[in-house]
Amino acid sequence: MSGGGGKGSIRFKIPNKLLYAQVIECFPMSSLGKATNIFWQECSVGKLDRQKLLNQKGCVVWITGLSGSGKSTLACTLGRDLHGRGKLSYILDGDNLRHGLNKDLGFKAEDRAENIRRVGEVAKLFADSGLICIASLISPYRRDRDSCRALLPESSFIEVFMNIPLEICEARDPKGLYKLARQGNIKGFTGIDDPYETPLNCEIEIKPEDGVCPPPAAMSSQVVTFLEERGFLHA
Ligand SMILES: Nc1ncnc2c1ncn2[C@@H]1O[C@H](COP(=O)(O)OS(=O)(=O)O)[C@@H](OP(=O)(O)O)[C@H]1O
Ligand SMILES: Nc1ncnc2c1ncn2[C@@H]1O[C@H](COP(=O)(O)OP(=O)(O)O)[C@@H](O)[C@H]1O
Repeated sequence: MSGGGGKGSIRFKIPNKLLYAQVIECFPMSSLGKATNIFWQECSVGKLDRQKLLNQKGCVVWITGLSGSGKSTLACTLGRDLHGRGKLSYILDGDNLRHGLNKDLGFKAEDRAENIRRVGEVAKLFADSGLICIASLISPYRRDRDSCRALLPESSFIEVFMNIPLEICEARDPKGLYKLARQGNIKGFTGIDDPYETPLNCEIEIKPEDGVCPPPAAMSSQVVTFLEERGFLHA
């Protein structure tokens, strides 16, 4: 076998079948295709131990709603309120994750589905670590949200629906994206020319009363009360 090749590449010349077999033996199961022969590794410190240490129960608070509906505002306020109570949480924000983990994804339905799938898997790991994971993403498709719910143990996926009318979200327009979408400069913008499927089985709904949106502290308190009542704030 000899190495060589053009700029930036390595080429291998395999002179006979025997040598080829030796190469395969040295590098069995290439990483091409899906992984096989993988095993689950158990460790002696488990979820219950971690929860005891933290005096809380791991769960996922999944905040869904239109752009501008207040997802990030609720996530941050909730994170701060939990911190104030000595509870450990971590925020997975759609916009932020699209700068790293999900920077290869766009806004086609398949890309949004993959975005939600990845975040759902990460959220599951955070919940298993004992943390209160706060995921705030538009997550417009019911099927994608339900798939994330199915990853979590019974009742530890808490779906929060920001039921804020499009007109309010559009009037807020803090990033100017609705304006661009209305002008046709962003295609496939949720609520304008892309769908948002409202939840059918959410645990918490945040909505305006008499046309007035609850302030951030009230939205957060609604979630904290739920977590308290369901026993997530104690081991
Ligand atoms: N076409 C289109 N549709 C919707 N949103 C768009 C789009 N293009 C960019 N943005 C910005 O991306 C943020 C939403 O990212 P998410 O990862 O939460 O979206 S999704 O759950 O995959 O649908 C969203 O952030 P939020 O405003 O915080 O919701 C927007 O800032
Ligand atoms: N409960 C609320 N009442 C009034 N304004 C709010 C409320 N929640 C969020 N906002 C404002 O609306 C805008 C969009 O909120 P944001 O949390 O960024 O929404 P999202 O993350 O869903 O896009 C921001 O300017 C924010 O300050």
